[in-house]
Amino acid sequence: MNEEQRSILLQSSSRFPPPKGTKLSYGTAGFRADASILQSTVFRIGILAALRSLKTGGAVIGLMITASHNKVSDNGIKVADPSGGMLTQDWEPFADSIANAPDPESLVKLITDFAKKENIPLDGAKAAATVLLGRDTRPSGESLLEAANKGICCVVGAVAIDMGIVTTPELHWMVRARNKGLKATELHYFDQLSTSFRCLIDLIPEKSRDNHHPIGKLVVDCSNGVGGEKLQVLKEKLNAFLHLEIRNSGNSGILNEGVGADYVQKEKVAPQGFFGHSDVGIRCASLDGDADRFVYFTLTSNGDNKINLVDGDKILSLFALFIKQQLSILNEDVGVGVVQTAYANGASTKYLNDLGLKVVFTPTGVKYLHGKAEEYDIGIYFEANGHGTVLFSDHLLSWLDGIKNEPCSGLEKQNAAKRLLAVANLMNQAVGDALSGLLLVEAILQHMGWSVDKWNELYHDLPSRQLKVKVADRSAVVTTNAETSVEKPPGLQEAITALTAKYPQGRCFVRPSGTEDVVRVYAEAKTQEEADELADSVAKIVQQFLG
Ligand SMILES: CC(=O)N[C@H]1[C@@H](OP(=O)(O)O)O[C@H](CO)[C@@H](O)[C@@H]1O
Ligand SMILES: [Mg+2]
Repeated sequence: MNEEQRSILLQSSSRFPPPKGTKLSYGTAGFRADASILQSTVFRIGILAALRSLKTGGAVIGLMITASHNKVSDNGIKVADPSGGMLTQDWEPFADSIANAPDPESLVKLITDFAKKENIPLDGAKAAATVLLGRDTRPSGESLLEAANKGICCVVGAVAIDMGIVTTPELHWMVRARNKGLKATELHYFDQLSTSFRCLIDLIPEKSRDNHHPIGKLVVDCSNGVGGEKLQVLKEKLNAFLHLEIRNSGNSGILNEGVGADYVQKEKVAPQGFFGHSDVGIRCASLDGDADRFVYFTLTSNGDNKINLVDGDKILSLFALFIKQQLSILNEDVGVGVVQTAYANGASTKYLNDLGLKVVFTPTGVKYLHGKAEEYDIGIYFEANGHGTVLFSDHLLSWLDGIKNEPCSGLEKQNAAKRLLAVANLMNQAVGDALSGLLLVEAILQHMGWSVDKWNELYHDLPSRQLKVKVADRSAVVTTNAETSVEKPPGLQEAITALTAKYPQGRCFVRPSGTEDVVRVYAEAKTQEEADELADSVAKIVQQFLG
């Protein structure tokens, strides 16, 4: 590092002192904390993003200021790699160490050492780095974005481009598109989504179109977040094809407070603004605060807020079924892989296996699921909480393109190929995206002529229960086999296995959370009472082992 670069880094970072007495860590989905203590972290991750761009030969990197479903006073920062996916895991320890460096001198030393080790050109000579910045609607976003901007500009040759208020998946999409030399503005994003949705609607066979009843309106809870404003754009573009009603759009109401996909999925109740008397039976969906997750639901009866939840597992199952149908028209053996985590309801895994699909499991966190899904020609991944997407290999896309353009294939095959190509265009190839996922659900329901209830009948969830256990040190729990089995402390797994064996269709696992200071317990059984009982008794065992 030359003297000029060194002195810029020292001077600027002295204006962003780290919070005292707080240890921050990159975690499963970037840094998250109360927004008031994040200025220095965000500034430093700005530097990291510029270094990542230099390291990858000037590729565009993304920085998203969001804390997703957390409360409005929190905020956070995530990094998108050149592919549009999450920051490579090799760089997470560096992110942790610079976030916690106590003073400018030690920060600059960490940067110097890392740049040397990674061979990052920090002499400013011909260096060029680009970082796209985005933020959600949190009030703290603007000043944190400015801090990130300052961090980026500390690296000689780096420029920041502010994309303004965007959803997390929009920013990831833009990073991917820019690095592929494709059109990459927000306008292009909306065009791509609405065009591919319309294409799927146009391809609904005439015959089945006649038999179908109109499937009615969709009411979307936007968590009082960024999704509200963005969904409005799609609503205007797709008015003729989709009857959308937007609620909790953020004009009044507080972000994530009693609203949003996380609340609805975890509490299994309707969000605020939905009423047992007028909304019963209507198809509803909820987005989370940064619009990268979604779930569906219907209100069950008058006067209360109980719901039938249609979660990420069922969204995955609907997508898998549709894709499988198109592939059977094409009559070709295509490698389809379905990726779930241990939190997937056992009934969904059974359903997918019965469809003849290969189901694999990874640890919790999109960075693991996405990586696995990329190994297939078509990789479909979803977490039970509604975060996921469908990935297509380049090889498969060009094969489909060939069929689409070849009249000898026959109209039916050409149409099936067109549908799959439209799915690939609609579904965000960088990361899970609530807006594109929602449109695919709607297109498939119209294609099938299905109501949300009919969809929900694909299989019946096994009763399940999730609990959190506070322990002295959650890192004492070490798991293996995609988190389904405990290696340490010794004896814990044997105790869990013995308890689980007492329940018909019982399944239970524990793992340390990557975002909260708890050990999570998940249990499934034949009845709700048994699932509750199993989860309770395993939680007690965890307490005994870990104090
Ligand atoms: C059971 C559960 O919902 N876990 C969530 C949660 O991770 P934990 O490591 O379980 O705290 O936050 C992750 C990041 O948002 C998300 O990917 C994951 O699905
Ligand atoms: Mg989110």
